[in-house]
Amino acid sequence: MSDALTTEIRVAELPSPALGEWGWRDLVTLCKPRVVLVMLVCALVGMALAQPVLPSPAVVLYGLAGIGLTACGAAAFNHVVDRRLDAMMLRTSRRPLAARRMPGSIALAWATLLSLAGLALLVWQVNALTAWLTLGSLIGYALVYTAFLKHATPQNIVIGGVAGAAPPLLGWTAVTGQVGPEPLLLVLIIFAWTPPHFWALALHKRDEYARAGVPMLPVTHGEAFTRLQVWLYGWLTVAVTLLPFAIGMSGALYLVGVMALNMRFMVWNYRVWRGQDPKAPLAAFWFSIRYILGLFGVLLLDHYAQAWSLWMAPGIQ
Ligand code: HEM
Ligand SMILES: CC(C)=CCC/C(C)=C/CC/C(C)=C/COP(=O)(O)OP(=O)(O)O
Repeated sequence: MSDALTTEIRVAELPSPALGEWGWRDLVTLCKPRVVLVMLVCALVGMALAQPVLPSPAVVLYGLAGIGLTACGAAAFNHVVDRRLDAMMLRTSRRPLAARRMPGSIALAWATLLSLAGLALLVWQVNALTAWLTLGSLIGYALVYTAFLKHATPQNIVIGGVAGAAPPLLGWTAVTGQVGPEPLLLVLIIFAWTPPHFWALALHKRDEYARAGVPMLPVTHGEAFTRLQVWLYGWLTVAVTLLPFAIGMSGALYLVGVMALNMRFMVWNYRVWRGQDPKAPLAAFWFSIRYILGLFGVLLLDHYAQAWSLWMAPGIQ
């Protein structure tokens, strides 16, 4: 019997409620709410950076609701597509579909409803460009990454990372109706950050991915190679995080803040690379989330600090 099958049977043997015994909490779980929340922070910062003055409350409200609902829909589609795979891995086996609490048809209807509501809100209250780009992220994550790339190549999360990296661009276009170099730079930061973020977790969960037959990098290329990639992509992340200062988009406050974050980020990535502390990959994964939140927080602080000093400058009111 294959290892993957053994795992599936072991999970299936866990006591689980009968199909149909799902509740509203399961509908929330399908949305991956914590991931979506961090994405919304990134989208909000994209909105704020798009202009020196505060964005209109209506754009912020409708924009975040539209992007958030669609991202929730994308996450719910991911649960539907991945339900058999999720059942094979301990980390994901308690999810509503994997644990067979909820019928797939309900989750599919929920995913469709959320996505349509989000996209409709963007078309109706924000702008068509933001709706199209958000639809692109939805397809990129729910279909291209989940249904295809995840099973096809260890570069799955690098390519799929483009979809997850989109929120600051979506926030920016919600306010301006245009794509620009600045929001693309913010996308590049999340894009470069995704491999250290995910491969740190994949190192910790290597055996689960191997048993489930998912070609994640530590499974296909080994742990030492993946640890090196975390270190190298860490440096790439550091390099691209300096670009907002280099092109004059952000100021000294950002530079100081991001240097402090980068130092801690690289300490964790170094520990992952050296491979001597078995707890380092999981700790590095959790730090990566604080890092990306901190980075977008510092971008926001710096932006309003700059805007404030402009307003305060004599002769400019
Ligand atoms: C393709 C790109 C990405 C991949 C493959 C990925 C992968 C993962 C995985 C496997 C988890 C663990 C989830 C769990 O245990 O339920 C996770 C957690 C998380 N990710 Fe990512 N991620 C990606 C992009 C992002 C982005 C763009 C953000 C935010 C900007 C993000 C924020 C988070 C957060 C906040 C968590 C913690 C969730 C929790 O506390 O349950 N991720 N990520
Ligand atoms: C419209 C828009 C902005 C869409 C964004 C879509 C979105 C919610 C991306 C989340 C990224 C993520 C958690 C990937 C992990 O997927 P995984 O399936 O490899 O992880 P899992 O094993 O925990 O399910």
